[in-house]
Amino acid sequence: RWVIMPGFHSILLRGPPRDDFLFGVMRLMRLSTHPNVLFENWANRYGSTYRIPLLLGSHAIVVSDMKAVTHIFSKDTYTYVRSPGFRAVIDQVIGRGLLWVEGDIHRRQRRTMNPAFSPTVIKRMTPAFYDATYKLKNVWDKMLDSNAPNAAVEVEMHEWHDNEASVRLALFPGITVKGKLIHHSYVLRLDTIGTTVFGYHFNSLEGKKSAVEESLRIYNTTIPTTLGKLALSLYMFLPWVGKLPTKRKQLNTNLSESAREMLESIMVNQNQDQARDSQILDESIVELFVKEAEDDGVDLQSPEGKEEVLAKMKNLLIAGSDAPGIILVWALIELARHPEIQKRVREEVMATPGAELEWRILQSSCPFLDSVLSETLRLHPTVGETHRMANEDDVLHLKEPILDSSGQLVDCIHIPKGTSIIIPNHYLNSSTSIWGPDGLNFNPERWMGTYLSRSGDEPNDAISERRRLWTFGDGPRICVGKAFVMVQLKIVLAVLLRHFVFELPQGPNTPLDFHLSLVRRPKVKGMKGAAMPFLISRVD
Ligand code: HEM
Repeated sequence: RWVIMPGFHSILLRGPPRDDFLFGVMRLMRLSTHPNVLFENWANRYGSTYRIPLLLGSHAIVVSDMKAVTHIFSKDTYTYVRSPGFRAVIDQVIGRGLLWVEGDIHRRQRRTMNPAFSPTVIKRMTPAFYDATYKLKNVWDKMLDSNAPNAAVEVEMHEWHDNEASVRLALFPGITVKGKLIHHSYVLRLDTIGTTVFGYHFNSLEGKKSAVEESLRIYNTTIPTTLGKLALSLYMFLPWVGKLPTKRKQLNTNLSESAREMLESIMVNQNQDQARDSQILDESIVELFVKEAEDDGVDLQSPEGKEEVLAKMKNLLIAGSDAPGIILVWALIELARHPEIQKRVREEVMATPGAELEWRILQSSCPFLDSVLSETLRLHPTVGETHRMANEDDVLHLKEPILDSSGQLVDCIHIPKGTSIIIPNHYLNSSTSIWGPDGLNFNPERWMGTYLSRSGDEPNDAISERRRLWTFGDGPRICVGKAFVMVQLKIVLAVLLRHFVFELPQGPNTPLDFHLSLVRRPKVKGMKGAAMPFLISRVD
């Protein structure tokens, strides 16, 4: 039995040395192009559970042992909580909604939200998903028609631009023509989450502008300074850093304020029953939140009462509008990098009867499209690591024993209250020890039935681990929008692939980099900001 003390005393576990006197391995983790590979190297060297040095002599324990990880996630809301630093960031950017609360209050808020994400409600959302995707298709059709119907058009999938910004039309190599650009992936998300979750039409694809959209654009295109990048890492450990008057703090405040203004207008419209689509929810999520506050005796006319409901709405808006777009961009990148896979998914979608996949067909058809989606989520999780703090003393039992720093085998670790824990989701999703030698490759085939039966020994632990995705977290805090986004992404991809071919600007081997804001987003190497252009053309 081994006792691990937090901070300087956590010396019994092995782990990488402090590569930076001040920051430990924090900069290495944050700035690494492939953090999952970094964690893989550490796991190969130190075992599935080890200690890493962080800021100013502090440490965290990285847990990638499957039994221990399952235990931490399952006890999440009680024993392992979000760290005070992470909560400080959430508080500043989004406010005290679901992402911020802990314990019983968290459980209650989840209960309130559940009806808004039930299968019945998601089923009713499908027309709205199609609607937003067809609006995007129409925009692209017009771009193709007005220029050269058979030529490829360059569209920016995730940088935030003005509607009037120009795009290059790839008529012939080297010749560019100016056209109109809409920040396609983002408006798609804003429109669908508005209609489906809040019962409100933003109409961003029709060119209607909102302050929150502008704030998100600035937020996501501002390249953090070196100091800003460090401040972002420091937030997690020193909450007071969030109070320093940095540019990022100003951006956080602007984003938060504009989201508040917009959501206040939703509440006003809601009261007046305007701009409301009551077809989807019997009660809109706003009504569910208002009801919850009233049950709690909160005065909704008071600024604090209003702030409470707004914080819950902001949580959904911000948590639900960025990640799906990034995953969509990653799916299109992988399909453009693998034209033969893109062709196969398109053939599958086109062979499915009907122009649209209705709910029943959506559930059971297009297994290869499902596999492409799972494979994208596996390799490109938007949250690479889960940070937690032990809220009370606990014991972690390991599936595989590890060697401690004195060379002894241990299979059980005592975790004292206050210990920082990191679960490397991205590494768990891609580790070659779990997924096999091709764990880092994009191979949707692994999700098809044939791959599993090929191993000849299912079901067993190794296979169920292989099928497990950590992209949405797990346990009581698992992403509330998981089912919503799986249906949304399947529909968006099915419609877009039926009509358009996607290519990267310099072909399948276009070099990529990442843009660092609160989350990482892919970009074309060498381009300014989070630029991720695609060449689109019509399917023959
Ligand atoms: C592909 C898209 C998405 C990904 C990869 C994603 C991922 C995640 C992850 C990793 C967590 C944290 C789990 C934890 O702390 O253990 C989370 C939480 C959350 N997500 Fe998502 N998410 C996505 C889409 C959405 C959507 C569409 C919505 C809303 C409509 C949403 C709303 C939330 C909320 C409210 C939480 C907090 C849950 C809680 O603390 O109980 N997410 N998500």
